[in-house]
Amino acid sequence: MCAPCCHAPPGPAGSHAAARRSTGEGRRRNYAGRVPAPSPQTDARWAVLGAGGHARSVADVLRRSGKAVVAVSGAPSGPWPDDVELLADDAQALSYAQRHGAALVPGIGANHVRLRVVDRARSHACVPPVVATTATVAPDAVLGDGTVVLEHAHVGPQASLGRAVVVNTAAVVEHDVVVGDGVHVAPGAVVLGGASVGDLTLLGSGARILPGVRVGAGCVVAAGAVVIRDVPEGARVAGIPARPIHDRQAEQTEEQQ
Ligand SMILES: CC(=O)SCCNC(=O)CCNC(=O)[C@H](O)C(C)(C)COP(=O)(O)OP(=O)(O)OC[C@H]1O[C@@H](n2cnc3c(N)ncnc32)[C@H](O)[C@@H]1OP(=O)(O)O
Repeated sequence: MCAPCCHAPPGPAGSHAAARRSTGEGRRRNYAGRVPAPSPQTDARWAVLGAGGHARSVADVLRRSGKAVVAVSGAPSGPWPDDVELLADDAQALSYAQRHGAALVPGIGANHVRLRVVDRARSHACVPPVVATTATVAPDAVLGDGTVVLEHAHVGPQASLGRAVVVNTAAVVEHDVVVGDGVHVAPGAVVLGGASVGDLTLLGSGARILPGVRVGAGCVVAAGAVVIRDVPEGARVAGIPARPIHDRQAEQTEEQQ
């Protein structure tokens, strides 16, 4: 058992948001003991899954709260301090965490990869949520395994966030919002009261989701968009108010087939 969290084994993988909506149990199961208390963790050892730009931001969050980053995994996008062990891949990070009793935290930008890696890691080691010291999280908010709340972000009362979510720098997830697994709320994006965001969706930097609006799973909301009505699963929207945009890459692939 590792120092930073947790007593219970990880719960079954699946849609956190769906679990919460259907039973209300996801809230309690994910919350119990999982939000890191600041002091007991300061001596813990942490390995970051990933070694690129997002991993650096996550490592900064850990260091600023007094935690030791002992290892990162994957191809580094630049230099890491000498006392950080560079592990070849995520598999090595998982066995490193087991051997050294380190907690794991995802530092991977791509939503689907981050969620997959977190779900794999949960059966090997602790993957608790991480909250920056400058961020605020309401005591009754729920954060799933591997969710990271970065500097100056805010998560409001009764908000429920799934696994492997990123609430990036200065982003806001307001009260009663439900955020699925593997979602990225990019820097400065705001999800207003009672809205919901489906699994694996990217909310681009500075996007605004108005109160009660439902954004489906697998969506892309462009930077700066203002979403005033529900967005169906898999849609890409941009602008004020947000409207569907073309997915040129997907269209080109279809044309080539
Ligand atoms: C710490 C960090 O850095 S975290 C990083 C988080 N990342 C972000 O916030 C970036 C979010 N990404 C975006 O906003 C991108 O523009 C995307 C993903 C929405 C679209 O990117 P692409 O797939 O490359 O689309 P492309 O650039 O071809 O644009 C498609 C159409 O949408 C429009 N569009 C793209 N982005 C926007 C936007 N932010 N606002 C308004 N319109 C936009 C384009 O003008 C284009 O319109 P057209 O078909 O009329 O010419």
